[in-house]
Amino acid sequence: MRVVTAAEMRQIDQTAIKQHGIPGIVLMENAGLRVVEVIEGILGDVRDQVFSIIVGKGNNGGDGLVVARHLLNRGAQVKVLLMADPADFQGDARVNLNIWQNMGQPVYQVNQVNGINIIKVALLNTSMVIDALYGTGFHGVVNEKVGRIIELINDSHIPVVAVDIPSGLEADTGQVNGPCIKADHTVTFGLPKIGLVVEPGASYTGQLHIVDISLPRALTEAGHLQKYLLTGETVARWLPPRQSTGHKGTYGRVLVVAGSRGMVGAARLTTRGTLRAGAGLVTLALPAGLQPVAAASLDEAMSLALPETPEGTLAIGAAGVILETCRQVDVLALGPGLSTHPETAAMVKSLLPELEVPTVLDADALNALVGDVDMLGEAKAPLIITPHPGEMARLLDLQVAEVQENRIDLALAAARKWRVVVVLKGARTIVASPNGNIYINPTGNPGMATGGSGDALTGIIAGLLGQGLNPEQAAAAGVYLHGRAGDLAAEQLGQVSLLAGDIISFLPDVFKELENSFVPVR
Ligand SMILES: NC(=O)C1=CN([C@@H]2O[C@H](COP(=O)(O)OP(=O)(O)OC[C@H]3O[C@@H](n4cnc5c(N)ncnc54)[C@H](O)[C@@H]3O)[C@@H](O)[C@H]2O)[C@@H](O)CC1
Ligand SMILES: [K+]
Repeated sequence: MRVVTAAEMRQIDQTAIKQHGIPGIVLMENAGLRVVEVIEGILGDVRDQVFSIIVGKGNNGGDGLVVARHLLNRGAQVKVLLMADPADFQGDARVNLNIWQNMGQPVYQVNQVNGINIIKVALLNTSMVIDALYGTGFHGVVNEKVGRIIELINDSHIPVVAVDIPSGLEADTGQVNGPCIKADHTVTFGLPKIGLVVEPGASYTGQLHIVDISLPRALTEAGHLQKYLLTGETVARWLPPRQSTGHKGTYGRVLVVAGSRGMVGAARLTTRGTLRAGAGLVTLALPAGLQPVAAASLDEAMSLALPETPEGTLAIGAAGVILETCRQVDVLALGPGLSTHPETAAMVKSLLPELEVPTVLDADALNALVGDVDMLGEAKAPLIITPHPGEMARLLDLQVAEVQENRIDLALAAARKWRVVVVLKGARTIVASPNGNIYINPTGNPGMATGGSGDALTGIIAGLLGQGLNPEQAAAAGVYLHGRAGDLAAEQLGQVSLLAGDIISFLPDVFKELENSFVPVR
């Protein structure tokens, strides 16, 4: 599903109004009605429930006034708390304030001296707060008074439904620069805004409801370079159906180059991830001394012993064998657990310009490039890189905090600069493609922050590449499936005890889930 910036949403609204002739007041009416429907879905009958609606002077406040009217008509008690002078309301918001007042309903002005007390009293008897203070027009930080009101609401623990976006949240970045409404539900109009689906914004959004306000479909689907929220439906469409005539070669031959003394588990997890993602034939190549122990626990994969250093890591001579083997495979996964041994890093750097098969570069393969990272842009092979924020910071010579504050922009800049697909891991993993497409992944949970989780992901992406997904799709589908498997594993096992191997074990359930809910079209 496409996600948008505030400016893109405004453009869509304006085109609907000006070119399609849908009056803005109709969009606002639809928006308010949809919020009421979501409220009824949460509470059931709203009769005799008490609502406090915090209303700002912009169109978001206008939506709130529509909500107020329909709740009142359905028998609820509604308190409208205005954060502006009635005289400041304009346009469609003005129309809806007039209607409310023409109905003989009072408004309470909380922008005045005793505003805090008015809110305190209102909250003493409120079943639900509706946040219609700021929408996509908000930028920066709320003022001190609004900040106190937001904190009062958050501290009250009364359920909050945010209209379009929680007030205090930046729609484009998901950044929260001061007090921000912590919503239990957010009802957003037309398309999800980026800030609702990336962290920290996603944590303030609560359950996200994306509702139709009658924007023409041609507008919400338009454009070619897009940002998308990954959904199971999209991923299911990309997955190739198993053919009755298929054989091992149909589903891809994958070479996994991973592991070193002390990190043989990384190699095994990557290999098992590749197999469980559906690859036809998988070979694990690793330092010769580790081959017996790796092979002993991997019945379904082949193994290949590579030249090793005295420390049990890949030696420079491994490059030739890897390149030779690459002639017989469709995909390479390179990096998990290789170690930062200088000779191994040199081996990775000698290999990279020679590669021709689509390759997933992870972990120590990326660490090997630090200081020489523009090599990525000169590679012949289609590449997917899967850095976590620390690795991304090292690649770009930035602080981790800088990476985390600019996840989408940096992932896209790196993808374009090096012409690689970038998978920037962490909560709400970002996949950026050199053609400008961005995918935000909603699956996954903190239980997956455990050793080996990234190795499993590398394996899964390689397995999907083997089955013919293009690098952009393989990366995006891989992060979705990996996160969803982690979510199913956490439901059964809890987040605390979750192991990387569990993620792989739950992959079959995810594939079944996708098969059962969607009919792949391909
Ligand atoms: N026709 C449309 O464009 C539609 C808009 N809709 C609603 O309209 C919203 C956007 O409306 P607007 O563009 O009027 O803006 P908002 O209603 O989001 O609010 C912006 C208001 O907050 C003020 N503001 C911005 N940053 C501030 C800060 N840091 N501190 C204090 N005040 C600040 C602005 O000056 C402006 O008055 C959407 O989120 C949505 O809820 C919907 O009604 C659907 C149709
Ligand atoms: K809001």
